[in-house]
Amino acid sequence: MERVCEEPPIYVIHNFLTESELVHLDQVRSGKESASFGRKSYMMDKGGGRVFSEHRTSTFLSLRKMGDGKIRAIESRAAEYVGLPVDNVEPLQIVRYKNGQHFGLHHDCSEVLQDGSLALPEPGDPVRLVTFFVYLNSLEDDQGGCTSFPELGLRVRPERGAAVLFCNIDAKGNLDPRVKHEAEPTQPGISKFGMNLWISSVSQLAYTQSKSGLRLALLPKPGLKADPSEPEAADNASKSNDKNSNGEKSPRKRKRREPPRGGVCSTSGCWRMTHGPKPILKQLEVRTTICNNMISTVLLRNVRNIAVEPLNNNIKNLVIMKKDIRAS
Ligand SMILES: O=C(O)CCC(=O)C(=O)O
Ligand SMILES: [Fe+2]
Repeated sequence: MERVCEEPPIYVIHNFLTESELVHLDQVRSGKESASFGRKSYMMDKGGGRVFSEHRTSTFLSLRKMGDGKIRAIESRAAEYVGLPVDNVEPLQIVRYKNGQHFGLHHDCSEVLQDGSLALPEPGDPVRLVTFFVYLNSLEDDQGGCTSFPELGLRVRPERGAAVLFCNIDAKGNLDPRVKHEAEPTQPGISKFGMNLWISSVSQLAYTQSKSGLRLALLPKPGLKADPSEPEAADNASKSNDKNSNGEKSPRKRKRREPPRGGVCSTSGCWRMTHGPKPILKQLEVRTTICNNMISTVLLRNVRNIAVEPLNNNIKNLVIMKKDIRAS
């Protein structure tokens, strides 16, 4: 792990991914290279039509959260690096640049205004606290595709398996404009593959933020358990003892849980909030059932409280890591 910027702290973690994870991600992306890799950033015009972004011309592909063992391992490793819960890792996003595509200057959790400052987030909106941008292939100096932080005079060259790590908020919990960055265009004929791993201030298992339902599709598969001590285990135990007086198994009646206030019960068994995260944050406690089995109680008092506490710890952790590295 190399600290490539003192203030704000930015790190490059060489070999963040193992060789077998890289091969796995190569397979995932090459299986999807045709149609489904084609997602582009766009805005809606007044007539409801899509206007594709000139600012971000690359395409991307989102992977289901906890989709398989290797993806889970990557999510957990990143969360452990910064001391945040793995549930807060957003679904991984693979990005592809080809034929000179680029992603202009931006900040990962807010809009950059004309004067270079950042739009203030709505109180209560989820915040992308931490970014790991992982490179899936290496590029030479003359091939373009570096990640550049113009305010910091920093350029990171893609190195297969390495991740660049930075916090999008400062130690006080404010958005940090210094970490605005861009993906420089790749040279003609050169492709670049990368992966965004963002850690949010809110659990991704608790609710979905998207109106399009995309996130819902990216939640873990029903029945997939994060932790064997989750209630499902107890549930299964009681299932096997669920016999009638003749010792035969009685048909199980599925209990239907009530969705939380403001939520609807979707066909996949997840509770989806109909009104986005803001009103939920006004509630002191939101109890959400995920994929029938996983129950998570989320205390959403104030995003700042949630965000800043662990982040301060992270910064301490990062400093500790740095000392360890120096000592070794
Ligand atoms: O491709 C890169 O180097 C950075 C991409 C990026 O910043 C993003 O996708 O948010
Ligand atoms: Fe970014």
